[in-house]
Amino acid sequence: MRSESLLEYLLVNFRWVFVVFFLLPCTVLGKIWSVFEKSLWSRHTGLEHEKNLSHVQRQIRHRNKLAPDQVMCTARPSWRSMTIADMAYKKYMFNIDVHLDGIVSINAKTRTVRVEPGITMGRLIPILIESGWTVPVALDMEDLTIGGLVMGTGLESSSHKFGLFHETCTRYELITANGDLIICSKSENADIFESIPYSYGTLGFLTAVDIQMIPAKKYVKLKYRPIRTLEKMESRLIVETNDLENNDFVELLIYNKDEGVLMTGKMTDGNRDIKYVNRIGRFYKPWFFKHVESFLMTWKIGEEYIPLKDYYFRHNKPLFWEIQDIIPFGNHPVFRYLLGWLMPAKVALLKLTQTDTIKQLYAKHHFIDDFILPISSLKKSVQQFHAILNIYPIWVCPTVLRPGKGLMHSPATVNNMYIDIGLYGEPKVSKYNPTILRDLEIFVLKLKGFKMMYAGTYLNIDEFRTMFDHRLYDQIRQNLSCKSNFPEVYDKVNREARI
Ligand SMILES: Cc1cc2nc3c(=O)[nH]c(=O)nc-3n(C[C@H](O)[C@H](O)[C@H](O)COP(=O)(O)OP(=O)(O)OC[C@H]3O[C@@H](n4cnc5c(N)ncnc54)[C@H](O)[C@@H]3O)c2cc1C
Ligand SMILES: NC(=O)C1=CN([C@@H]2O[C@H](COP(=O)(O)OP(=O)(O)OC[C@H]3O[C@@H](n4cnc5c(N)ncnc54)[C@H](OP(=O)(O)O)[C@@H]3O)[C@@H](O)[C@H]2O)C=CC1
Ligand SMILES: CC(C)=CCC[C@@H](C)[C@H]1CC[C@@]2(C)C3=C(CC[C@]12C)[C@@]1(C)CC[C@H](O)C(C)(C)[C@@H]1CC3
Repeated sequence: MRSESLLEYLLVNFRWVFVVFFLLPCTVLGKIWSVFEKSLWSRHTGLEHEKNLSHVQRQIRHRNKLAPDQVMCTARPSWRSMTIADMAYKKYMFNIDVHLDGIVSINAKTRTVRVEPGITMGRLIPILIESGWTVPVALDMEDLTIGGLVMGTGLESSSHKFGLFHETCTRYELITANGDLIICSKSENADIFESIPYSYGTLGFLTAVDIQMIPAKKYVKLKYRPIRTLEKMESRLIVETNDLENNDFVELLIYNKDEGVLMTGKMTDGNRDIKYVNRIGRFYKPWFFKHVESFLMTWKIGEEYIPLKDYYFRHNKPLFWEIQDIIPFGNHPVFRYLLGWLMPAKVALLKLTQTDTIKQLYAKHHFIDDFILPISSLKKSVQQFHAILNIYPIWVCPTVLRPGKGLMHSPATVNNMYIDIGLYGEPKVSKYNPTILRDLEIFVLKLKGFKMMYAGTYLNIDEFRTMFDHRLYDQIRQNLSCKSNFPEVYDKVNREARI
């Protein structure tokens, strides 16, 4: 056997050896480096932000002279991005380095934090919590960036209250195709402000985002409620998402077509009576989805206090449940106590080191996608996903969609409650074919639903335009002369662009 193919064989069949003994130690070294970076942050000033801004403007003006016909995208490499796909378009578009990742200011008076778009949730949240603040929609994976969440989309278990991530943003700095800086908010360039979310970097480059802040409390008091039957899950979820007074967080994990655990949480500083705090973020603690599943064994309603940061990043260690395919024994107590402190594996490193064979295996035998559907179609949709995919657990996260003119909004003139249904894993059906995704997308379209685009789409351009409202977007593209300078969203998310 050639040494190359032996290596390939080992990397595919014993990927955990490579991950546990090489990739995880590298991740830890990366974390040590980030401690140095933290000290750099304290030196990040508004002045430095101005310098970073001019750096982006210079590159755009240079491109305008050198290659005016080549459309632009960010230079963030595919392997750093939180998606399984490779962005093929990065190869032929003009790459602009927008790697700005500092915190510009934290303003307690206006309750906003101004950040550069490359900062990750994993860096921002601990800094805010230390200063007594947090953001209304804090995403559960450390490596997601603010820029990616505004330009793509983001939601979390507090979205039933606050909506999608971008709805908590109050101001954007955008550098347009000619290199000009424009400020957008509800009162300044309001139409551009509304068009930016979900535009995938096709209107300009973000250089700063203002996000609302809310006071952070110490814990989340989380209630776990096992539920039998999809009907009951749907009706209980509707009740809990409407109870904004008592529920800061709502999330449902479905473990099979008849059983799930509904979680509702409230941010609290607790009181002296708290006897037990479950610090689920500690390295030796079980994976969160396994912990939640344990409530199905006892079939009792449970309640516990979880430190705020541990709650936010609850799905980060097992990457929801994806890491079990890579380190199958990762939740075993022996592994957790001996090597659990090395976790979680850095997604970027996992991506960078996956071989072509692993990539093809994932493409053929694995499904990763999120659909956003009206809350009242939970039962119907889960039944459909069960028949076509049979993947469990299923992540269900409610989010309110508001009326508007941007690419994704409530189809009505009032707020509507939707749910994100996340399906991640190996389909357990006999005739699985990846192109089945197209049928699911059409199913979602008929229900007036949407799809998260990080995973790409099989929809054709007309169907895509039916799913996402392009009226204002088209107009803004014209006003900002985007045509020969930036691709359209569809050019970045169709299956040929994301392979
Ligand atoms: C998509 C995929 C991703 C993998 N990722 C990793 C990894 O990250 N780390 C690692 O150490 N090993 C990974 N493996 C290797 C895997 O766990 C098995 O060790 C390998 O497939 C050899 O199994 P087998 O030939 O005995 O077939 P079996 O394990 O009996 O598999 C039967 C069928 O199921 C498919 N299959 C097996 N495992 C998976 C899976 N995890 N997801 C989807 N389909 C699957 C196989 O392609 C095969 O067609 C992956 C395999 C696949 C297919
Ligand atoms: N809980 C959740 O909601 C989760 C969401 N996600 C998805 O992950 C993605 C975010 O991942 P992340 O790795 O952070 O981001 P990505 O690198 O994937 O970027 C997403 C998009 O945003 C654009 N973009 C990013 N920064 C800028 C900028 N400064 N100016 C202009 N455009 C920019 C990128 O443009 P370009 O193509 O030019 O690089 C790209 O099209 C989102 O699409 C989100 O939907 C994933 C997991 C969880
Ligand atoms: C809306 C929400 C909550 C989405 C969650 C999406 C996650 C489940 C996705 C985001 C990035 C993601 C696609 C990823 C992977 C699994 C699913 C993830 C974690 C993995 C780790 C699977 C194994 C792959 O070999 C590889 C390492 C390339 C990817 C990396 C990205």
